[in-house]
Amino acid sequence: VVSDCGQYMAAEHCYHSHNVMVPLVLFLAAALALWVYFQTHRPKNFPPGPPPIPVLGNLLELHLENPIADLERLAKRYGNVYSILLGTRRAVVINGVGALKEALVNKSADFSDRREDLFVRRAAHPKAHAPGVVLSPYSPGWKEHRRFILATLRNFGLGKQSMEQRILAETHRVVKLLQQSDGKPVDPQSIFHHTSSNIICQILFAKQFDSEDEFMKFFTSFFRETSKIINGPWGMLYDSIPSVRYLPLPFNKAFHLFKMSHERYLEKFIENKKTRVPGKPRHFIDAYLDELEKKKRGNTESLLSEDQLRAVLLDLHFAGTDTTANTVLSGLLYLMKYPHVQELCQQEIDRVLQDKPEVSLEDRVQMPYVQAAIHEIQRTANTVPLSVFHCTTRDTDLLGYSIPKDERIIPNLSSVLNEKGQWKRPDEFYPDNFLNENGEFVKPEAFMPFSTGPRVCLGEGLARMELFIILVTLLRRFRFIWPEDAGEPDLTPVFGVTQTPKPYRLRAQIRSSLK
Ligand code: HEM
Repeated sequence: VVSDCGQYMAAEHCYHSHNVMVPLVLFLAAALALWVYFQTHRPKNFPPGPPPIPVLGNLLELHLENPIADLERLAKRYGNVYSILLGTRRAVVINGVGALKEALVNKSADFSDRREDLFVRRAAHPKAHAPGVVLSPYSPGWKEHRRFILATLRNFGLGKQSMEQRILAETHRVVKLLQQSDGKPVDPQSIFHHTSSNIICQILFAKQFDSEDEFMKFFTSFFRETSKIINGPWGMLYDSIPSVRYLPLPFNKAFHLFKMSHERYLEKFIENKKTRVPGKPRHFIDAYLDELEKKKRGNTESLLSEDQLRAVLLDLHFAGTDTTANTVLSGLLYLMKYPHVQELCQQEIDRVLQDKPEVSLEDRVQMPYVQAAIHEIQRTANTVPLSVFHCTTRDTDLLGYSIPKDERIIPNLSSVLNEKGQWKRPDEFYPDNFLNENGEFVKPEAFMPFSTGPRVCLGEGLARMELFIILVTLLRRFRFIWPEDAGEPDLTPVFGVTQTPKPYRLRAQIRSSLK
């Protein structure tokens, strides 16, 4: 009886649980299907793109170590405006000069925002009220800072001879180092990071740091390392799958390094305050504090603050170091790989400068070939391949597609710099891409390494001055040679927010005309 009853009870229990389980499973399956639908669904008339899979989206379509070739492949399949799902996060990728100009210039008010939830923003500027300038929303605070920075760069010498003198002084330090190497192979990486860091540091702190200085050593390696993490696989993972953010994964290193960088700036800041004389600005920090006090005194509405100042210092130091240094490094690599281009540059430099002790920016107009070579270096170096991600400020449309507010926008600058139809030879290192039939320098509209529109690189003027003065001064004095024992030069870049060439060594031989 007991056993019958037990069996009966068990059967009844089983029947009841079965009754409960079936709807529960159906409910969970429906909830999962809905979740997957909403995670992977593209809104009506949204740019097309590859079909996503749950959780990963289209991540399997991309080589996270370097997605540029994959992004190009997708543009061939879906057109110049398409969308991808990075994990559960949508992004619109804009390719080609036409689409990019339409978005960033013609519809700039709709396409110039930045998202607050990006990994780089959270790591670099965790304080919401102090977003710096590079990652700041498209807002009155951004406008006020951008205007102030541009004016201050001008006041501290940009566009004037004083800036040229500072760049020349730094370049002479490089000349000395290369002379000391006596034609033996040297690793140029830290030399050029140190140079461009020191140029921007002269504006920010009125200081040039020794290569052994702790501050300098920390920042040059910090920029190199965090740039790789931000656009590398770990940064992408953080931005794509929010649930991984709390795990102890390698992106945490970037948070740690950025925190250390803030502490270093704070030390500099406190040190500086001790010697500051209000109204007598020696550098960017003093000028900012003067402006902040002026606005406070006049009760003018302003978003300047000490926290913002420290965020802006990091932005300018970072943006001003890694970009220019990596472009110069790519340039020397290309000039060693293509020695005939190097020689043509040297012939033009010798002819124009003759006995003039130093080059100056105004010599540019007489050097069309050098200008073309430097622009071609920038085009092929493709230093900031995916720009800084933008975001839409409102519901908008682009070339017939509807794009909602707050949508991530990836301006694929890489696609423009080697776009078929825009260049004579897009796939080669060919300075003639920038020369017309009369040998005059011309700049096609697809030359966009600094991006375009209201968020165009704020340091473009400084960067162009640096590239010209550094490269001309060095090419005038040295012949750069690829070391015999180093195999063939490898031009494949290492992907990051800023791309770098693979580490290499060079030989700098003093040119026979100078011996
Ligand atoms: C070869 C050197 C450089 C390249 C290729 C480069 C490229 C870029 C690019 C592609 C952007 C993103 C623009 C956008 O969001 O549409 C940018 C932004 C920016 N760059 Fe540069 N840059 C270089 C040098 C510099 C230098 C020397 C400075 C320092 C003064 C600087 C400061 C900035 C700042 C502050 C922004 C943010 C602008 C904003 O959001 O309003 N850059 N740069």
